[in-house]
Amino acid sequence: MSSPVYIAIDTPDLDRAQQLAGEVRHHVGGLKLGLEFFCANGHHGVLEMAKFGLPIFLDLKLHDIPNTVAKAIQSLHVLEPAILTVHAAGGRAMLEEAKAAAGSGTRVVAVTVLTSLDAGDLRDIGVSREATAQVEHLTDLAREAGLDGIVCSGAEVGIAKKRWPGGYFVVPGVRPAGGRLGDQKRTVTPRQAMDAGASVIVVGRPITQAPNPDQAARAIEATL
Ligand SMILES: O=c1ccn([C@@H]2O[C@H](COP(=O)(O)O)[C@@H](O)[C@H]2O)c(=O)[nH]1
Repeated sequence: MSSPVYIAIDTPDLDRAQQLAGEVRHHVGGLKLGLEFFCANGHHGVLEMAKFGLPIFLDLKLHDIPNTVAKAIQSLHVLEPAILTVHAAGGRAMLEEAKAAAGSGTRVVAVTVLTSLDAGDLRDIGVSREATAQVEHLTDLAREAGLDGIVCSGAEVGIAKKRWPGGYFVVPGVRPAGGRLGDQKRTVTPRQAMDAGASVIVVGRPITQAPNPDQAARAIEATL
């Protein structure tokens, strides 16, 4: 069975991205490429990374008017991503059009509340609900809009899964016990995320900034 760990390859440097993927390829289930990588390397970079033979998760967090998001997703068809993110806050029509525009092999998942935000940050952007209540609300919206799943923190995935048993749950912001949090605010361990119902977990810096990324990926795998 393939690993539920997707490595977040957050670098603009294609050589470094290929080096990392080469090191950890036998101990991760997929490669997550985000804005930093895509802005620097575009389609070419994604196609190069696809040569590792692992599923590609394009974490572009699209958020615009429905027509623009749909056209952007059509432009990504050639890359055949296994997973693609959009922001749930783009609204129902945007989510519906995003799903309709995606290829049949692509899971479209909606980012609910970024794992770097806490209750104070939510208040700053005009959201008075706690993170958990906001995730619940946006989980319902994503399900109703026909998406495949959501992105949320490990603190909410259990409750989100109860609302949507058939959903696909992507959990970033995971940290091995005692690991450095960086800018992440709602974190759990990889094991806690899986026990709570994550379909896949996303791990970036705990692997990519480790002195030995393959060893770090193996150590995480061993806890699952
Ligand atoms: O809510 C979210 C959505 C996406 N991410 C992405 O996951 C990785 C996490 O990297 P770490 O180094 O393990 O913190 C990163 O690519 C984010 O863009 C997220 O963290 N939270």
